[in-house]
Amino acid sequence: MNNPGLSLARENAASELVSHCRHGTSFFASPTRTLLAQGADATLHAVADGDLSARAATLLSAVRRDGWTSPLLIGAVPFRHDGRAHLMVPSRLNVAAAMTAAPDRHTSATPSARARPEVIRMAPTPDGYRGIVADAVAHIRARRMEKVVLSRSVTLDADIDVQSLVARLAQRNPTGYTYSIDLSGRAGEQRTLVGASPELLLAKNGASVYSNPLAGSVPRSSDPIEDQRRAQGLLRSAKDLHEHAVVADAVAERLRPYCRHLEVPLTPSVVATPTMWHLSSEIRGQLRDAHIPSLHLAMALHPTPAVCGNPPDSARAFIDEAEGFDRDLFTGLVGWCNAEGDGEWAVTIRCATVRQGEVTLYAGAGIVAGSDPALELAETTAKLRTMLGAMQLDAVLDGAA
Ligand SMILES: C=C(O[C@@H]1C=C(C(=O)O)C=C[C@H]1O)C(=O)O
Repeated sequence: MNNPGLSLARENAASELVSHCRHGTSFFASPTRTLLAQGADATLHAVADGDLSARAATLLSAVRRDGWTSPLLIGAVPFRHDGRAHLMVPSRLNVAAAMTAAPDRHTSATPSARARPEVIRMAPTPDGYRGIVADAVAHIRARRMEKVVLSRSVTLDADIDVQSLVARLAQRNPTGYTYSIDLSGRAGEQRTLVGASPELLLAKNGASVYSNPLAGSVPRSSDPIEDQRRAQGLLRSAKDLHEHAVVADAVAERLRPYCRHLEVPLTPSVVATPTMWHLSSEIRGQLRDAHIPSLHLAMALHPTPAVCGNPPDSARAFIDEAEGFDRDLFTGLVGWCNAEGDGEWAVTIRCATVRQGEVTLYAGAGIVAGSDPALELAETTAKLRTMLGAMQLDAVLDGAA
């Protein structure tokens, strides 16, 4: 038996899948495919440690023995290795081709939020964030670490419609990874993790692996000349090139033992999202063992210094002490894998957790010796605009951060 509800790629079917997104479903759109998952035949809420991939493989082969020829696991893995993953084998799975940027009839839905939602919590506050960045810079200059990624969360009392939000994110970010993961049962309430990540932790197809770390960022400008000036400035910024090299080097070093061939660009290129410019490295390899699961490789990379820092233990300890909120799934990984070990895992950034009457958004920025606290705060605010814009709440932080 094939997965019930599995339909093969069909032109324009992707936007149809988006129209079925809501609390209780999970969705993942990548540059190669669009997935819509409904129900859960099996769940894996195990600790996100070194055994997670083996547990996932055991679950997938058990489901296969039950008669599914091509089962798939979809969901999210937290930032911390002692946090719990939220992965599931869906009872219905629909697959379509990649989304296109074409106008989507489903995005003209009514505004996704109440007219005037308010900020009900910021952790840390904008002042607090500048303070922890300044502390981190002092630690880095004292050579106690090289880089740390510091983030903040903003909670609004908004009632967000998941379907409209996912539709706008997918339409605005066609080259990225748009996701919506049903977290029901996690805290006994209906909760959905929704986001549009520009960053690929790892994709595996047979013996080929691909990783696309991003680090070193600057907000876009609405003035095209200024926008180009910022992109060119980023490519020449010694501080950002260093911030990026720490990440690209770590990804290459952790992937190399698994590969018989690995291509790492000598210098990064620049990529754009609707809100940000990022330095980007496209790292491609051929695996020694084509059967090694994508989740195993992704967990070997996670967390990269794009979301944690270097050395990892010092950075993690600083984050635990300084940020003052639980990142949970933010800065973890989100995606899918199948019983053959293929899969796509994006970095869980540019995201929010949506529940009835409340939404929490997250954003972080890499801190190195040359970081300026005010600019890092501005960078996190610009990153928050990916979600705020898609919620049609662009102005909610004006005057607040
Ligand atoms: C942590 C985030 O982004 C990460 C940090 C970046 C940076 O510091 O330049 C860039 C991309 C991501 O790897 C986020 O968007 O919240």
